[in-house]
Amino acid sequence: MIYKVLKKQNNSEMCFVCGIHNESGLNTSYYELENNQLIGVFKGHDVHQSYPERMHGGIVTALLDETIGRAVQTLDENIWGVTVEITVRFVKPVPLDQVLYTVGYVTNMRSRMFEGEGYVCNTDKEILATAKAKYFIQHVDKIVSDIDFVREQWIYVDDAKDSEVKSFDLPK
Ligand SMILES: CCCCCCCCCCCCCC(=O)SCCNC(=O)CCNC(=O)[C@H](O)C(C)(C)COP(=O)(O)OP(=O)(O)OC[C@H]1O[C@@H](n2cnc3c(N)ncnc32)[C@H](O)[C@@H]1OP(=O)(O)O
Repeated sequence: MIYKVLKKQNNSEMCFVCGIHNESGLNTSYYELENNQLIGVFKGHDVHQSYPERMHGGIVTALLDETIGRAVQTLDENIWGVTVEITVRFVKPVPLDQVLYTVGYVTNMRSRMFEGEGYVCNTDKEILATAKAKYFIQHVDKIVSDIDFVREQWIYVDDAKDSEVKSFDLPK
């Protein structure tokens, strides 16, 4: 089913998954969909490999962790969380050097915790990995206490490629 993109989410400076200045990172771009799901577009490279030609499972886990954690901001952009639990199922090898998608959504929202699910898929919409995760809600100033993270390191990146990203046909 096809869902419209409503907004692009910000990137951080140095996060491994979304940091625009993290040269070893995945440099993922995130887009909020009209059904409150979040889609990330990324490409892994040799620095992210485990066995040759496949992404390391720990990096797939980091990607899913961030995607599900960010999905809460499709509901309220002022909610931030830290991960307390994540379970990943590696369904098929995640290849390098090709555009892939990661999707996350919230399944349970409480006053101090939220839970969500997510997956990684390829452009043929084959599911490569799935995850369930749980987050403890904290004020962003408590998570990052020495700088004003949102003002200083939470950046809207206006990329020419964004105008091509108007909708997504989700596999599930
Ligand atoms: C990522 C950067 C930039 C990009 C941002 C994008 C957006 C974000 C994307 C995010 C993506 C990336 C994000 C990252 O990578 S975040 C990095 C990885 N995670 C962390 O660093 C969290 C480390 N842990 C802590 O700071 C503390 O343990 C917290 C704050 C969580 C609670 O410690 P605190 O001492 O204050 O509270 P409490 O002990 O009274 O517990 C309170 C409740 O919590 C339950 N509980 C506690 N621990 C666990 C546990 N391990 N499993 C299951 N449950 C747990 C506990 O049972 C209790 O429940 P209840 O008994 O009341 O029912």
